[in-house]
Amino acid sequence: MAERGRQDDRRRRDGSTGAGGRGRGPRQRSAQAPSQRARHGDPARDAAYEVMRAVADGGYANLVLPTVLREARLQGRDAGFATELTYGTLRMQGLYDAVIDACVDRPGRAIDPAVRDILRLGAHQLLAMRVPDHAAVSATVALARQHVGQGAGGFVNAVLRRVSERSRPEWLEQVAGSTTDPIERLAIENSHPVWVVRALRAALIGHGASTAETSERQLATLLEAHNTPASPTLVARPGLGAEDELKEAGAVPDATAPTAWTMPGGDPGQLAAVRDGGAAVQDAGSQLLALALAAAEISTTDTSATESSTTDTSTTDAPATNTATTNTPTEQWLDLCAGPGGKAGLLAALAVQHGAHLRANEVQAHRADLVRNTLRAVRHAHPEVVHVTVEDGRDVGESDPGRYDRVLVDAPCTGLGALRRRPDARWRRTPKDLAELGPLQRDLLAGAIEATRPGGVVLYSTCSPHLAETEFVVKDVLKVFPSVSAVDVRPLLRDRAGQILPDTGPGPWAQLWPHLHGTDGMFLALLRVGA
Ligand SMILES: C[S@@+](CC[C@H](N)C(=O)[O-])C[C@H]1O[C@@H](n2cnc3c(N)ncnc32)[C@H](O)[C@@H]1O
Repeated sequence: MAERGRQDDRRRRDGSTGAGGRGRGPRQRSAQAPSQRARHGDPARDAAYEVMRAVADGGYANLVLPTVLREARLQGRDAGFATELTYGTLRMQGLYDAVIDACVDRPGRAIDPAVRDILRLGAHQLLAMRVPDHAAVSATVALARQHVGQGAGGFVNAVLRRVSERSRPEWLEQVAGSTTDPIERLAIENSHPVWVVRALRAALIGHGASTAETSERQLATLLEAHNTPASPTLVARPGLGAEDELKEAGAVPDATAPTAWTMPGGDPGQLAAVRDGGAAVQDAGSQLLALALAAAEISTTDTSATESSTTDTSTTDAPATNTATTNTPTEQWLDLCAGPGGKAGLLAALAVQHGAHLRANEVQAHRADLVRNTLRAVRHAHPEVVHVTVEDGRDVGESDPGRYDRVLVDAPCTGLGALRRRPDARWRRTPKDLAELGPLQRDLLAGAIEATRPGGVVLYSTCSPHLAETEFVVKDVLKVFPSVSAVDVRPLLRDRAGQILPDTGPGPWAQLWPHLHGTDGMFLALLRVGA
Protein backbone atom coordinates (compact mmCIF):
# COMPACT_ATOMS: atom_id res chain seq x y z
CA MET A 1 0.00 0.00 0.00
CA ALA A 2 2.68 2.40 1.09
CA GLU A 3 4.78 1.59 -1.97
CA ARG A 4 1.88 2.50 -4.21
CA GLY A 5 1.77 5.87 -2.52
CA ARG A 6 5.50 6.34 -2.99
CA GLN A 7 5.33 5.48 -6.69
CA ASP A 8 2.52 7.95 -7.08
CA ASP A 9 4.63 10.61 -5.31
CA ARG A 10 7.67 9.90 -7.42
CA ARG A 11 5.66 10.15 -10.61
CA ARG A 12 4.29 13.47 -9.50
CA ARG A 13 7.68 14.83 -8.48
CA ASP A 14 8.92 13.84 -11.95
CA GLY A 15 6.22 16.11 -13.33
CA SER A 16 3.90 13.40 -14.69
CA THR A 17 0.26 13.43 -13.64
CA GLY A 18 -0.80 9.88 -13.02
CA ALA A 19 -4.38 9.14 -12.01
CA GLY A 20 -5.28 11.53 -9.25
CA GLY A 21 -2.07 13.51 -9.74
CA ARG A 22 -1.55 17.17 -9.00
CA GLY A 23 -1.87 18.08 -12.67
CA ARG A 24 -5.63 18.22 -12.06
CA GLY A 25 -6.34 21.92 -11.52
CA PRO A 26 -9.18 23.31 -9.41
CA ARG A 27 -11.39 23.94 -12.44
CA GLN A 28 -11.13 20.34 -13.65
CA ARG A 29 -11.79 19.14 -10.14
CA SER A 30 -15.06 21.00 -9.82
CA ALA A 31 -16.29 19.17 -12.90
CA GLN A 32 -15.88 15.83 -11.13
CA ALA A 33 -18.71 13.93 -9.57
CA PRO A 34 -18.74 14.32 -5.75
CA SER A 35 -18.18 10.59 -5.25
CA GLN A 36 -15.09 10.77 -7.40
CA ARG A 37 -13.88 13.92 -5.66
CA ALA A 38 -13.87 12.26 -2.26
CA ARG A 39 -11.23 9.80 -3.45
CA HIS A 40 -8.69 12.52 -4.09
CA GLY A 41 -7.02 15.02 -1.83
CA ASP A 42 -7.40 18.62 -2.92
CA PRO A 43 -4.37 20.38 -4.45
CA ALA A 44 -3.39 22.34 -1.31
CA ARG A 45 -3.47 19.29 1.00
CA ASP A 46 -1.82 17.28 -1.70
CA ALA A 47 1.03 19.79 -1.85
CA ALA A 48 1.44 19.67 1.93
CA TYR A 49 1.57 15.88 1.81
CA GLU A 50 4.16 15.98 -0.94
CA VAL A 51 6.43 18.26 1.11
CA MET A 52 6.01 16.08 4.21
CA ARG A 53 7.14 13.04 2.23
CA ALA A 54 10.07 14.92 0.72
CA VAL A 55 11.15 15.99 4.21
CA ALA A 56 10.93 12.35 5.33
CA ASP A 57 13.31 11.57 2.47
CA GLY A 58 15.80 14.16 3.74
CA GLY A 59 14.52 17.26 1.91
CA TYR A 60 14.30 20.72 3.47
CA ALA A 61 10.77 22.09 3.75
CA ASN A 62 11.76 25.68 2.96
CA LEU A 63 13.42 24.51 -0.27
CA VAL A 64 10.84 21.93 -1.35
CA LEU A 65 7.66 23.88 -0.62
CA PRO A 66 8.17 26.76 -3.09
CA THR A 67 8.82 24.26 -5.90
CA VAL A 68 5.79 22.17 -5.01
CA LEU A 69 3.56 25.28 -4.83
CA ARG A 70 4.85 26.48 -8.18
CA GLU A 71 4.37 23.10 -9.87
CA ALA A 72 0.88 22.81 -8.42
CA ARG A 73 0.17 26.39 -9.53
CA LEU A 74 -1.11 27.20 -6.09
CA GLN A 75 -1.41 30.89 -5.34
CA GLY A 76 -3.11 33.24 -2.93
CA ARG A 77 -5.29 31.60 -0.30
CA ASP A 78 -4.59 28.07 -1.54
CA ALA A 79 -0.84 28.63 -1.30
CA GLY A 80 -1.33 30.19 2.14
CA PHE A 81 -3.39 27.18 3.27
CA ALA A 82 -0.80 24.71 1.97
CA THR A 83 2.03 26.66 3.63
CA GLU A 84 0.32 26.87 7.00
CA LEU A 85 -0.67 23.20 6.81
CA THR A 86 2.86 22.10 5.91
CA TYR A 87 4.85 24.27 8.29
CA GLY A 88 2.35 24.01 11.14
CA THR A 89 2.24 20.21 10.86
CA LEU A 90 6.03 19.87 10.68
CA ARG A 91 6.46 22.15 13.68
CA MET A 92 3.87 20.43 15.85
CA GLN A 93 4.32 16.83 14.72
CA GLY A 94 5.76 15.75 18.08
CA LEU A 95 2.55 16.76 19.83
CA TYR A 96 0.40 15.26 17.07
CA ASP A 97 2.28 11.96 17.27
CA ALA A 98 1.48 11.76 20.97
CA VAL A 99 -2.20 12.44 20.21
CA ILE A 100 -2.26 9.93 17.35
CA ASP A 101 -0.63 7.26 19.53
CA ALA A 102 -3.34 7.86 22.14
CA CYS A 103 -5.99 7.23 19.48
CA VAL A 104 -4.80 3.90 18.08
CA ASP A 105 -5.98 0.64 19.57
CA ARG A 106 -2.47 -0.66 20.06
CA PRO A 107 -0.22 2.25 21.04
CA GLY A 108 3.33 1.77 19.86
CA ARG A 109 2.14 -0.19 16.84
CA ALA A 110 4.23 0.82 13.86
CA ILE A 111 2.24 3.08 11.58
CA ASP A 112 3.33 3.28 7.98
CA PRO A 113 5.35 6.55 7.66
CA ALA A 114 3.20 7.86 4.78
CA VAL A 115 0.03 7.15 6.78
CA ARG A 116 1.53 8.84 9.84
CA ASP A 117 2.27 11.96 7.77
CA ILE A 118 -1.34 11.99 6.59
CA LEU A 119 -2.58 11.60 10.17
CA ARG A 120 -0.34 14.47 11.27
CA LEU A 121 -1.80 16.68 8.54
CA GLY A 122 -5.29 15.74 9.68
CA ALA A 123 -4.47 16.40 13.34
CA HIS A 124 -3.14 19.85 12.50
CA GLN A 125 -6.34 20.77 10.67
CA LEU A 126 -8.44 19.50 13.55
CA LEU A 127 -6.43 20.96 16.42
CA ALA A 128 -4.84 24.12 15.05
CA MET A 129 -6.62 25.36 11.91
CA ARG A 130 -10.05 26.77 11.40
CA VAL A 131 -11.17 23.84 9.26
CA PRO A 132 -14.54 22.29 10.17
CA ASP A 133 -14.03 18.80 11.62
CA HIS A 134 -16.00 17.02 8.90
CA ALA A 135 -14.02 18.74 6.14
CA ALA A 136 -10.70 18.03 7.85
CA VAL A 137 -11.54 14.34 8.25
CA SER A 138 -13.04 13.72 4.83
CA ALA A 139 -10.34 15.60 2.91
CA THR A 140 -7.59 13.80 4.83
CA VAL A 141 -9.22 10.42 4.31
CA ALA A 142 -9.33 11.23 0.59
CA LEU A 143 -5.61 12.00 0.72
CA ALA A 144 -4.97 8.60 2.33
CA ARG A 145 -7.05 6.79 -0.28
CA GLN A 146 -5.31 8.58 -3.11
CA HIS A 147 -1.77 8.08 -1.92
CA VAL A 148 -1.86 4.87 0.06
CA GLY A 149 -5.06 2.95 -0.55
CA GLN A 150 -8.59 2.19 0.54
CA GLY A 151 -7.59 0.40 3.76
CA ALA A 152 -5.46 3.33 4.84
CA GLY A 153 -8.44 5.58 4.25
CA GLY A 154 -10.49 3.58 6.75
CA PHE A 155 -7.73 3.63 9.34
CA VAL A 156 -7.20 7.41 8.95
CA ASN A 157 -10.94 7.95 9.25
CA ALA A 158 -11.11 6.01 12.52
CA VAL A 159 -8.10 7.73 14.09
CA LEU A 160 -9.07 11.26 13.06
CA ARG A 161 -12.60 10.80 14.37
CA ARG A 162 -11.08 10.01 17.75
CA VAL A 163 -8.77 13.02 17.49
CA SER A 164 -11.79 15.22 16.77
CA GLU A 165 -13.54 14.11 19.95
CA ARG A 166 -11.37 16.43 22.08
CA SER A 167 -10.21 20.01 21.89
CA ARG A 168 -6.54 20.94 21.73
CA PRO A 169 -6.40 21.96 25.44
CA GLU A 170 -8.01 18.63 26.38
CA TRP A 171 -5.45 16.71 24.33
CA LEU A 172 -2.60 18.76 25.80
CA GLU A 173 -3.84 17.93 29.26
CA GLN A 174 -4.03 14.22 28.44
CA VAL A 175 -0.79 13.64 26.56
CA ALA A 176 1.44 16.01 28.55
CA GLY A 177 -0.13 14.76 31.77
CA SER A 178 1.28 11.32 31.04
CA THR A 179 4.67 12.40 32.46
CA THR A 180 5.76 14.04 35.70
CA ASP A 181 9.11 15.18 34.30
CA PRO A 182 8.76 18.95 33.64
CA ILE A 183 11.17 18.86 30.69
CA GLU A 184 9.32 15.99 29.02
CA ARG A 185 6.08 17.81 29.64
CA LEU A 186 7.36 20.98 27.98
CA ALA A 187 8.73 18.90 25.11
CA ILE A 188 5.35 17.29 24.44
CA GLU A 189 3.32 20.49 24.90
CA ASN A 190 5.59 22.49 22.62
CA SER A 191 6.49 19.72 20.21
CA HIS A 192 10.26 19.63 20.60
CA PRO A 193 12.59 16.63 21.00
CA VAL A 194 13.38 16.13 24.69
CA TRP A 195 17.15 16.39 24.11
CA VAL A 196 16.68 19.79 22.47
CA VAL A 197 14.63 21.07 25.41
CA ARG A 198 17.26 19.86 27.88
CA ALA A 199 20.02 21.54 25.84
CA LEU A 200 18.05 24.79 25.62
CA ARG A 201 17.51 24.79 29.37
CA ALA A 202 21.26 24.39 29.91
CA ALA A 203 21.89 27.19 27.40
CA LEU A 204 19.42 29.57 29.05
CA ILE A 205 21.13 29.03 32.38
CA GLY A 206 24.68 28.95 30.96
CA HIS A 207 24.21 32.18 29.00
CA GLY A 208 22.66 33.90 32.00
CA ALA A 209 19.15 34.28 30.59
CA SER A 210 17.65 32.37 33.51
CA THR A 211 18.45 30.68 36.77
CA ALA A 212 17.68 27.07 37.51
CA GLU A 213 14.58 28.31 39.36
CA THR A 214 13.25 30.49 36.53
CA SER A 215 14.31 28.19 33.71
CA GLU A 216 10.95 26.48 33.27
CA ARG A 217 9.12 29.73 32.62
CA GLN A 218 11.86 31.00 30.27
CA LEU A 219 11.94 27.68 28.46
CA ALA A 220 8.18 27.69 27.92
CA THR A 221 8.37 31.21 26.40
CA LEU A 222 11.33 30.25 24.23
CA LEU A 223 9.65 27.08 22.93
CA GLU A 224 6.45 29.03 22.21
CA ALA A 225 8.54 31.55 20.24
CA HIS A 226 9.89 28.63 18.16
CA ASN A 227 6.29 27.73 17.34
CA THR A 228 5.33 31.25 16.30
CA PRO A 229 6.09 31.86 12.63
CA ALA A 230 8.44 34.83 12.18
CA SER A 231 7.42 37.51 9.70
CA PRO A 232 10.18 38.21 7.19
CA THR A 233 12.81 40.73 8.22
CA LEU A 234 14.80 42.42 5.51
CA VAL A 235 18.18 44.06 5.45
CA ALA A 236 18.68 47.27 3.52
CA ARG A 237 22.36 46.97 2.71
CA PRO A 238 23.77 50.44 3.43
CA GLY A 239 24.73 52.67 0.53
CA LEU A 240 22.79 50.68 -2.08
CA GLY A 241 19.65 52.84 -2.04
CA ALA A 242 17.12 50.18 -1.10
CA GLU A 243 15.41 52.12 1.70
CA ASP A 244 13.09 54.21 -0.48
CA GLU A 245 11.66 51.22 -2.28
CA LEU A 246 11.19 49.34 0.98
CA LYS A 247 9.24 52.31 2.36
CA GLU A 248 7.10 52.53 -0.77
CA ALA A 249 6.34 48.81 -0.51
CA GLY A 250 4.99 49.33 3.02
CA ALA A 251 8.01 47.96 4.88
CA VAL A 252 8.68 49.61 8.22
CA PRO A 253 12.01 50.19 9.95
CA ASP A 254 12.61 47.45 12.50
CA ALA A 255 13.68 48.72 15.90
CA THR A 256 16.07 45.81 16.54
CA ALA A 257 18.84 46.73 14.12
CA PRO A 258 19.71 49.93 12.22
CA THR A 259 19.62 48.15 8.86
CA ALA A 260 16.53 45.98 9.53
CA TRP A 261 13.05 46.36 8.02
CA THR A 262 9.88 44.34 8.46
CA MET A 263 7.39 43.56 5.74
CA PRO A 264 3.83 43.35 7.03
CA GLY A 265 2.77 41.29 4.01
CA GLY A 266 3.54 40.53 0.41
CA ASP A 267 6.40 38.70 -1.18
CA PRO A 268 9.78 40.39 -0.60
CA GLY A 269 11.09 38.54 -3.64
CA GLN A 270 8.96 40.81 -5.85
CA LEU A 271 10.85 43.94 -4.79
CA ALA A 272 13.35 45.28 -7.31
CA ALA A 273 15.73 46.09 -4.45
CA VAL A 274 15.71 42.42 -3.41
CA ARG A 275 16.18 41.25 -6.98
CA ASP A 276 19.09 43.68 -7.43
CA GLY A 277 20.77 42.66 -4.18
CA GLY A 278 20.43 46.05 -2.45
CA ALA A 279 18.12 44.39 0.07
CA ALA A 280 17.49 40.81 1.16
CA VAL A 281 15.55 38.74 3.61
CA GLN A 282 17.78 38.47 6.69
CA ASP A 283 17.17 38.00 10.37
CA ALA A 284 17.91 41.11 12.46
CA GLY A 285 20.27 39.07 14.67
CA SER A 286 22.47 38.24 11.68
CA GLN A 287 22.51 41.93 10.77
CA LEU A 288 23.55 42.93 14.30
CA LEU A 289 26.40 40.49 14.11
CA ALA A 290 27.85 41.91 10.88
CA LEU A 291 27.39 45.46 12.19
CA ALA A 292 29.20 44.52 15.42
CA LEU A 293 32.20 43.15 13.53
CA ALA A 294 32.44 46.29 11.40
CA ALA A 295 32.18 48.53 14.49
CA ALA A 296 34.70 46.67 16.67
CA GLU A 297 37.78 48.61 17.66
CA ILE A 298 41.02 47.37 16.16
CA SER A 299 44.50 48.56 16.87
CA THR A 300 45.96 50.35 13.87
CA THR A 301 49.57 49.90 14.85
CA ASP A 302 50.29 47.05 12.46
CA THR A 303 49.18 47.44 8.86
CA SER A 304 52.07 45.57 7.31
CA ALA A 305 49.82 42.70 6.32
CA THR A 306 47.70 44.99 4.16
CA GLU A 307 50.66 46.22 2.17
CA SER A 308 51.52 42.93 0.51
CA SER A 309 48.97 40.46 -0.65
CA THR A 310 49.71 36.77 -0.64
CA THR A 311 46.29 35.56 -1.73
CA ASP A 312 46.48 32.54 -4.01
CA THR A 313 44.24 33.35 -6.96
CA SER A 314 43.85 29.79 -8.17
CA THR A 315 40.34 29.60 -6.76
CA THR A 316 39.47 33.28 -6.56
CA ASP A 317 37.72 35.67 -8.86
CA ALA A 318 39.90 38.66 -7.96
CA PRO A 319 43.34 39.92 -8.83
CA ALA A 320 46.16 38.62 -6.66
CA THR A 321 47.25 41.95 -5.30
CA ASN A 322 45.40 44.28 -3.05
CA THR A 323 43.61 46.77 -5.26
CA ALA A 324 44.33 49.59 -2.82
CA THR A 325 47.64 51.28 -3.39
CA THR A 326 50.32 49.77 -1.21
CA ASN A 327 50.90 52.95 0.72
CA THR A 328 47.21 53.44 1.51
CA PRO A 329 46.54 50.76 4.09
CA THR A 330 43.15 49.26 3.42
CA GLU A 331 41.50 47.19 6.07
CA GLN A 332 41.32 43.54 5.04
CA TRP A 333 38.15 41.73 6.05
CA LEU A 334 37.52 37.99 5.79
CA ASP A 335 34.27 36.06 6.02
CA LEU A 336 35.67 32.56 6.49
CA CYS A 337 32.45 30.52 6.08
CA ALA A 338 30.40 32.77 3.85
CA GLY A 339 27.89 30.53 2.05
CA PRO A 340 25.21 31.40 1.06
CA GLY A 341 26.37 34.95 1.70
CA GLY A 342 23.79 36.63 3.94
CA LYS A 343 26.27 38.20 6.33
CA ALA A 344 28.85 38.73 3.59
CA GLY A 345 26.19 40.77 1.75
CA LEU A 346 25.95 43.23 4.62
CA LEU A 347 29.69 43.13 5.33
CA ALA A 348 30.43 43.95 1.68
CA ALA A 349 28.21 47.05 1.81
CA LEU A 350 29.87 48.09 5.07
CA ALA A 351 33.30 47.44 3.57
CA VAL A 352 32.53 49.98 0.84
CA GLN A 353 31.71 52.56 3.52
CA HIS A 354 34.85 51.74 5.52
CA GLY A 355 37.14 51.71 2.50
CA ALA A 356 37.91 48.08 3.31
CA HIS A 357 38.30 44.96 1.19
CA LEU A 358 36.25 41.82 1.88
CA ARG A 359 37.24 38.29 1.01
CA ALA A 360 34.22 36.00 1.23
CA ASN A 361 35.38 32.40 1.50
CA GLU A 362 33.39 29.19 1.32
CA VAL A 363 34.51 25.56 1.17
CA GLN A 364 31.82 24.35 -1.22
CA ALA A 365 32.04 25.65 -4.77
CA HIS A 366 28.28 25.66 -5.34
CA ARG A 367 27.74 27.63 -2.15
CA ALA A 368 30.46 30.06 -3.23
CA ASP A 369 28.35 30.66 -6.35
CA LEU A 370 25.47 31.57 -4.05
CA VAL A 371 27.79 34.02 -2.29
CA ARG A 372 28.74 35.61 -5.62
CA ASN A 373 25.07 36.02 -6.40
CA THR A 374 24.31 37.52 -2.99
CA LEU A 375 27.15 39.99 -3.44
CA ARG A 376 26.10 40.98 -6.95
CA ALA A 377 25.09 44.57 -6.07
CA VAL A 378 28.42 45.45 -4.46
CA ARG A 379 30.44 43.41 -6.96
CA HIS A 380 28.76 45.33 -9.77
CA ALA A 381 29.17 48.81 -8.25
CA HIS A 382 32.52 48.27 -6.52
CA PRO A 383 34.25 45.24 -8.07
CA GLU A 384 37.50 46.10 -6.28
CA VAL A 385 35.94 45.83 -2.81
CA VAL A 386 35.07 42.18 -2.65
CA HIS A 387 36.20 38.82 -3.92
CA VAL A 388 34.98 35.28 -3.37
CA THR A 389 37.26 32.30 -2.77
CA VAL A 390 36.79 28.57 -2.43
CA GLU A 391 39.06 27.16 0.24
CA ASP A 392 38.80 25.06 3.35
CA GLY A 393 38.63 27.67 6.09
CA ARG A 394 40.85 25.51 8.28
CA ASP A 395 43.73 26.11 5.85
CA VAL A 396 43.43 29.88 5.58
CA GLY A 397 45.54 30.46 8.68
CA GLU A 398 48.39 28.72 6.87
CA SER A 399 47.82 30.00 3.35
CA ASP A 400 47.21 33.61 4.43
CA PRO A 401 48.68 34.05 7.91
CA GLY A 402 48.33 37.27 9.88
CA ARG A 403 46.69 39.13 7.02
CA TYR A 404 43.25 40.19 8.10
CA ASP A 405 41.99 43.02 10.31
CA ARG A 406 38.48 41.66 10.86
CA VAL A 407 37.45 38.04 10.46
CA LEU A 408 34.02 36.50 10.74
CA VAL A 409 33.71 32.80 11.56
CA ASP A 410 30.00 32.09 11.16
CA ALA A 411 30.56 28.43 11.88
CA PRO A 412 28.52 25.48 10.62
CA CYS A 413 26.28 24.54 13.56
CA THR A 414 23.11 22.71 14.52
CA GLY A 415 20.96 25.77 13.86
CA LEU A 416 19.05 25.26 17.11
CA GLY A 417 18.69 29.05 17.31
CA ALA A 418 16.67 29.24 14.10
CA LEU A 419 13.94 26.72 14.86
CA ARG A 420 11.13 29.25 14.35
CA ARG A 421 12.23 29.75 10.74
CA ARG A 422 12.89 26.09 9.92
CA PRO A 423 9.94 24.04 11.11
CA ASP A 424 11.50 20.68 10.22
CA ALA A 425 14.96 21.40 11.68
CA ARG A 426 14.19 20.32 15.24
CA TRP A 427 13.48 16.75 14.07
CA ARG A 428 16.47 16.55 11.76
CA ARG A 429 19.20 17.27 14.30
CA THR A 430 20.63 14.75 16.77
CA PRO A 431 23.23 15.01 19.56
CA LYS A 432 25.60 13.21 17.18
CA ASP A 433 25.71 16.36 15.05
CA LEU A 434 27.20 18.25 17.97
CA ALA A 435 29.97 15.71 18.33
CA GLU A 436 30.76 15.97 14.63
CA LEU A 437 30.63 19.76 14.44
CA GLY A 438 32.72 20.43 17.56
CA PRO A 439 36.19 19.72 16.09
CA LEU A 440 35.36 21.60 12.88
CA GLN A 441 34.16 24.65 14.83
CA ARG A 442 37.35 24.67 16.91
CA ASP A 443 39.60 24.23 13.85
CA LEU A 444 37.84 27.01 11.94
CA LEU A 445 38.16 29.42 14.86
CA ALA A 446 41.85 28.51 15.28
CA GLY A 447 42.42 29.03 11.54
CA ALA A 448 40.68 32.42 11.73
CA ILE A 449 42.92 33.52 14.60
CA GLU A 450 46.00 32.50 12.65
CA ALA A 451 44.77 34.49 9.65
CA THR A 452 44.28 37.64 11.73
CA ARG A 453 47.03 40.23 12.18
CA PRO A 454 48.07 41.31 15.69
CA GLY A 455 45.60 43.96 16.83
CA GLY A 456 42.84 42.58 14.60
CA VAL A 457 39.61 40.93 15.71
CA VAL A 458 37.78 37.68 15.09
CA LEU A 459 34.03 37.33 15.54
CA TYR A 460 32.94 33.75 16.17
CA SER A 461 29.22 33.17 15.75
CA THR A 462 26.68 30.39 15.56
CA CYS A 463 22.98 30.29 14.92
CA SER A 464 22.65 28.17 18.02
CA PRO A 465 22.76 28.82 21.75
CA HIS A 466 23.94 25.26 22.54
CA LEU A 467 26.81 25.54 25.01
CA ALA A 468 28.82 22.86 23.20
CA GLU A 469 29.07 24.94 20.04
CA THR A 470 29.27 28.38 21.62
CA GLU A 471 30.99 29.11 24.91
CA PHE A 472 32.80 25.76 25.16
CA VAL A 473 34.35 26.18 21.70
CA VAL A 474 35.57 29.70 22.45
CA LYS A 475 36.98 28.76 25.85
CA ASP A 476 38.81 25.74 24.42
CA VAL A 477 40.39 27.75 21.61
CA LEU A 478 41.39 30.60 23.94
CA LYS A 479 43.37 28.05 25.97
CA VAL A 480 45.45 27.26 22.87
CA PHE A 481 46.13 30.94 22.03
CA PRO A 482 47.25 32.72 25.20
CA SER A 483 47.81 35.98 23.31
CA VAL A 484 44.18 36.11 22.20
CA SER A 485 41.61 37.66 24.52
CA ALA A 486 37.85 37.91 24.54
CA VAL A 487 36.49 41.44 24.20
CA ASP A 488 33.08 42.44 25.56
CA VAL A 489 30.90 42.29 22.44
CA ARG A 490 27.70 43.45 24.13
CA PRO A 491 28.27 47.22 23.75
CA LEU A 492 28.51 46.67 19.98
CA LEU A 493 24.99 45.27 19.78
CA ARG A 494 22.93 48.41 19.28
CA ASP A 495 19.36 48.82 18.14
CA ARG A 496 18.10 51.36 15.61
CA ALA A 497 17.94 54.03 18.31
CA GLY A 498 21.57 53.35 19.23
CA GLN A 499 20.70 51.69 22.53
CA ILE A 500 22.65 48.65 23.69
CA LEU A 501 20.48 45.53 23.47
CA PRO A 502 19.49 44.34 26.94
CA ASP A 503 19.55 40.74 28.23
CA THR A 504 22.40 39.40 26.10
CA GLY A 505 24.13 37.70 29.03
CA PRO A 506 26.92 38.44 31.52
CA GLY A 507 29.56 38.83 28.78
CA PRO A 508 32.08 38.98 27.34
CA TRP A 509 30.17 37.10 24.65
CA ALA A 510 26.52 37.61 23.87
CA GLN A 511 23.54 35.40 23.21
CA LEU A 512 20.44 36.63 21.37
CA TRP A 513 17.12 34.88 21.96
CA PRO A 514 13.91 34.69 19.89
CA HIS A 515 11.73 35.22 22.97
CA LEU A 516 13.79 38.13 24.35
CA HIS A 517 15.02 39.95 21.26
CA GLY A 518 12.72 38.79 18.47
CA THR A 519 15.77 37.55 16.55
CA ASP A 520 17.15 34.11 15.82
CA GLY A 521 19.19 32.65 18.67
CA MET A 522 22.57 33.94 17.54
CA PHE A 523 25.70 33.58 19.68
CA LEU A 524 28.67 35.87 19.15
CA ALA A 525 32.10 36.14 20.73
CA LEU A 526 34.62 38.82 19.81
CA LEU A 527 38.31 37.96 20.19
CA ARG A 528 41.25 40.33 19.86
CA VAL A 529 44.50 38.89 18.57
CA GLY A 530 47.51 40.04 20.55
CA ALA A 531 51.11 40.51 19.45
C1 LIG B 1 26.33 28.85 9.10
S1 LIG B 1 26.76 28.73 7.45
C2 LIG B 1 27.29 30.38 7.09
C3 LIG B 1 26.14 31.31 6.80
C4 LIG B 1 26.62 32.60 6.19
N1 LIG B 1 27.57 33.29 7.04
C5 LIG B 1 25.47 33.51 5.87
O1 LIG B 1 25.21 34.47 6.63
O2 LIG B 1 24.82 33.29 4.84
C6 LIG B 1 28.27 27.86 7.50
C7 LIG B 1 28.95 27.74 6.15
O3 LIG B 1 30.24 27.18 6.41
C8 LIG B 1 30.58 26.37 5.32
N2 LIG B 1 31.68 25.49 5.76
C9 LIG B 1 31.63 24.26 6.30
N3 LIG B 1 32.85 23.79 6.51
C10 LIG B 1 33.72 24.74 6.08
C11 LIG B 1 35.13 24.83 6.01
N4 LIG B 1 35.88 23.81 6.43
N5 LIG B 1 35.67 25.94 5.50
C12 LIG B 1 34.90 26.96 5.08
N6 LIG B 1 33.54 26.93 5.11
C13 LIG B 1 32.98 25.83 5.61
C14 LIG B 1 29.30 25.66 5.00
O4 LIG B 1 29.34 25.14 3.69
C15 LIG B 1 28.28 26.79 5.18
O5 LIG B 1 28.08 27.43 3.96
